[in-house]
This record gives sequence, C-alpha cells and structure tokens, in this order.
Amino acid sequence: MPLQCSLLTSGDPAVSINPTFSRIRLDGTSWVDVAPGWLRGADDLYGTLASEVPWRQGRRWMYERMVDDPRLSRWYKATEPLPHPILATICSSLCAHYQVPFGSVGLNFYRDGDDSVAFHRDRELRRLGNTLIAIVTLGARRPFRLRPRGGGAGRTLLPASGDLLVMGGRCQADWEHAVPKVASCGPRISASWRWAA
Ligand SMILES: O=C(O)CCC(=O)C(=O)O
Ligand SMILES: [Fe+2]
Repeated sequence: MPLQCSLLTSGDPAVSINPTFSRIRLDGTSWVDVAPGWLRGADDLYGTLASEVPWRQGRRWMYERMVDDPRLSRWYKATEPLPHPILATICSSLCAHYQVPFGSVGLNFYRDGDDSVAFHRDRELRRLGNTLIAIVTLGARRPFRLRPRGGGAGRTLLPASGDLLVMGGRCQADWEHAVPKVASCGPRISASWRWAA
C-alpha cells in the first residue's frame, strides 16, 4: 500500500543529525524517551523492508489450539546479513546515544489495523530492572499504549513514521506495552533493539 509522501519521510534513510529527545517519566523508575523524526526517509525504508524481508508468520498456543500471531515478524541474529544497511547505522547511533551495546534487530509488520500486539512485557527482559528497548516506527502512525502492571493510569503515545521511542529503567518489570487493533489504518513496520544491564 503506498504511503503518504513527506519531505522528511521519503528519500534515502538516514539518522537525523540534530534529533530532539524528550523523556516521559512513567513513574519514579520507568521512563520512555521519544525522538520525533529521528530517522529520515522512514517511508522509503518501510517500502524496502515490506517487500524484501522474508517475513515469518509466528504461531502460538492459545486456549488449546495453535493460532497465527496477528502480525508478521523477522528477527535477525547478530551474525545474519541485514536487509538494509541503515539498520546497522541505527544500531550504532543508539549505542552511541545510550552508551550501551544494543544487540540484534527485530522487525514486526502490522499489515493493517487488524494486526496488533496485546499488552505484554518483553519476555527475556521482564524480570530485569534496568533495560532499554528502542523502537523505530516505519509507515503508519498507530497508538502505542503503556499501562502499569499494578493498575492505574496508562499512557498512549502516537509514534509516527521515523519517530524513535525508547522504553527504559524498570519499564519491562513494572509496565506493559501494546499496539492495539484500530478500525482502519495503513501498514506499519517496527524495528527494535534491546539491551539489558
Ligand atoms: O511494534 C511495536 O511498536 C512494539 C512491538 C513489541 O512490543 C514487541 O515486539 O515486543
Ligand atoms: Fe514488546
């Protein structure tokens, strides 16, 4: 599906040279950084990844039967060739900004508003009190929701194409996040990198 063109989101992908980071404090120990327009050319990168990544259909057991995950995904091991060189540049920029070694990249493809990911904590990080998950949005803007595990008010962010969102601190231990289904929207790919202390 073609995406709306804009000067910042079309063209060769590149990390912005003067991004603005804002930190949203979720509570005393969990936070989310947001850097709007962090990646330029995000719609072009969306186009390349949508057509060239060998997407996989994940499946899981639910109520005693196997169901398809409502999204496609592809995780790259550190040793695997990446589908676009900018993914390595993004990883280096994130490492430089946060001064930690981010690892391999995971890609998720939400084909339309019916694709989603339910509230969850990232499995391998959920017992840890100091983690970073950096997510770059490519394509459609969709709500990204956060809610405290113990109950209470949540937050809804609306990352647009090229925006960077980074969950940090105890965000995996104490908060859950989701990309809920929406009535109608274009396709979105998220690219994510993880680090744990
Ligand atoms: O697509 C996103 O923005 C979030 C994906 C996510 O939370 C996950 O794959 O664990
Ligand atoms: Fe997640």
